Amino acid sequence: MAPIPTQREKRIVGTSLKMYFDLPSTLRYIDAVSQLSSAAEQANVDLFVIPDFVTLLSAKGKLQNTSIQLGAQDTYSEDKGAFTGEVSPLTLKQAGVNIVEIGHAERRRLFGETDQDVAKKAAAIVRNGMVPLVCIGEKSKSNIASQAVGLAVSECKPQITAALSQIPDDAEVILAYEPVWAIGAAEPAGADHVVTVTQNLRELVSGRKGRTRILYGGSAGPGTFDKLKDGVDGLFLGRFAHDVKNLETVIQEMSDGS
Ligand SMILES: O=C[C@H](O)COP(=O)(O)O
Repeated sequence: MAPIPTQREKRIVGTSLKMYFDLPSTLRYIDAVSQLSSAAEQANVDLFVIPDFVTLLSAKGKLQNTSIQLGAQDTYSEDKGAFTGEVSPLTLKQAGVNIVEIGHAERRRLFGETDQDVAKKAAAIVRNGMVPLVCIGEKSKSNIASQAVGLAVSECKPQITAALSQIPDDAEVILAYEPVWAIGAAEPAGADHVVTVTQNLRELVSGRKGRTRILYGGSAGPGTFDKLKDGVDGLFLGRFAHDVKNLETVIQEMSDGS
């Protein structure tokens, strides 16, 4: 008997500006992204954008009448208190943020963010009614092709388990699989690798009640999604979305019809 096809999730694409742009450039960029709202709706693709903290309120204003979701690049795990320099998840929610990115490879490497920190932040994000976008990925590329998938999955597994351990089973989560070695590179990780790893990760979370979408990130851009669509629900873009035309192209490539 032919297998019953499972209904796939609505696709989702977004970009983090990291710290690439200054204030005026960020505002111009958000203006340009706001023009992609109807393209995303027509393609039946969720679209999100993650600027720096300073720009969140202005960005919210610019995205007000669109279906584009606003993200933040990090949060603290407590809502209030003596935590100089941190940003509260409660404040992010009040500022209109829908999605909060945590555990990005740069935060883990440069700022010492641990799986335990990510877990506490995930709980804080869900507690405040937002969706955690949890970045996961293996640090190095295995030279032995036959072992690469197994090593990637075993490195990602505790990252996922830690984040999910602190949130209700029915909470929505987005997992961004970003092999660390593919971030900031000339091209994305190989399609076979990404598809096999993400299919394994999906099995790991298949028992969850909450919506769990899996994205790929790491030098992704136009042309990437088609190669990965058997494994992922969308893309998390970095540099190759700095030209908004590329983001528009990716949205079209992810369209339901394509
Ligand atoms: O947050 C996005 C990812 O780290 C990917 O960045 P990238 O596409 O510039 O490599």
